[in-house]
Amino acid sequence: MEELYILQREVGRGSYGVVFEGREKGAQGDRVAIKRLPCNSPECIQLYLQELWVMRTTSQSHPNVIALHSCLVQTGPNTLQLLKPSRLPLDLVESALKGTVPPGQKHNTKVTNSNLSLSRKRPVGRTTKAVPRRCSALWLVMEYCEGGDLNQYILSQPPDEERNHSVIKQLSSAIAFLHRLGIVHRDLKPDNVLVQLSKSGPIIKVADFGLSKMTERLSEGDQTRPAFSSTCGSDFYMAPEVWAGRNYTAQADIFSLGVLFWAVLERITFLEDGCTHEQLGAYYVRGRWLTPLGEALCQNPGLQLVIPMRGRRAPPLPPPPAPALCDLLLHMLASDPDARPCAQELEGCLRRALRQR
Ligand SMILES: Nc1ncnc2c1ncn2[C@@H]1O[C@H](COP(=O)(O)OP(=O)(O)OP(=O)(O)O)[C@@H](O)[C@H]1O
Repeated sequence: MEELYILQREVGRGSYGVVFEGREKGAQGDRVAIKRLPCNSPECIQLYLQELWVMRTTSQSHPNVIALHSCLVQTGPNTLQLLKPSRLPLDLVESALKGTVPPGQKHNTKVTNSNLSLSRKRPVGRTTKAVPRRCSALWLVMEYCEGGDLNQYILSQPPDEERNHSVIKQLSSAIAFLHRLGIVHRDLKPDNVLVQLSKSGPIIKVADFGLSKMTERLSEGDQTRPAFSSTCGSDFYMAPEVWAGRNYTAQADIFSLGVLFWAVLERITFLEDGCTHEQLGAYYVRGRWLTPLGEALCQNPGLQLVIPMRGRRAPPLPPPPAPALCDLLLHMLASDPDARPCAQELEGCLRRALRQR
């Protein structure tokens, strides 16, 4: 058995899997995050394959997109195989296509302190070729983000305008990169933005590509071509065209980014039903109710958003964004997707708006 990684502790759980902090084996072993995704339904397998595909495509080529180090396939209670970078586990692809669960799902490893190491069995002779792969879980090994997600990071410290500007610049650069590659994230929200801490400030990492889609590479102007129809995303960040159930394009990401930017710049938060921690996200106030911006604009495309936000919010608050930034936010949050800047334009617009402070 060759030990590859040491699992150290659980750092979080998502709807699908568990994430651990770990280390690469060896004296200088880098800190890594290891996400275990149990393959127990064709729907979730499809999401994992999408996530894996996108992470491989972007792998380590943009500082603000989470980097995948490797992927391991669990084929037995204690058996893991390193997946070659160009390969997908065929039984999982088949399962996603056929809508059936692959056999071999019974051995879901319960991770305890006694088996906190990820080893792979070396392939033995020629026999490995004949043994069919039965994948019960995928283990994604990626860079570790000690700053937590954007909610935890921003809301745990006093407002800081410089830091907020750095965060939104990095986010816009990440989305321009993804859209250039033809990747539309479709679930941009603070939980899916992770933070690494460095001496020079936060390094933002766009993560969680389970809902993302790959299209042909998008050049400028291509953003208007309707590409998707399935409603997906998270209520408070979803664009009006997604709320309306219309076909939509990569411009839906720009809307989500607009909600996120506005919330970061003005420290706007809300509490979702059943949740105990506040989340960054802008909204529209209707009486006593907070309505997601996309929903409000879907019902009334002529709605005039007021930026900076009026109304009392709990201090400490950052200074209101400069007029040029407010204009840019209004453009990003336009009801008409074609009226929003595309990701490539956004980077330039943001640089100019930040210069005009
Ligand atoms: N690379 C990482 N470094 C550090 N922590 C991480 C990393 N990836 C995920 N986490 C933490 O692990 C937790 C679960 O992450 P995961 O991506 O599985 O789920 P999620 O995004 O919270 O949920 P969902 O998939 O339901 O949207 C999150 O709280 C996240 O902060």
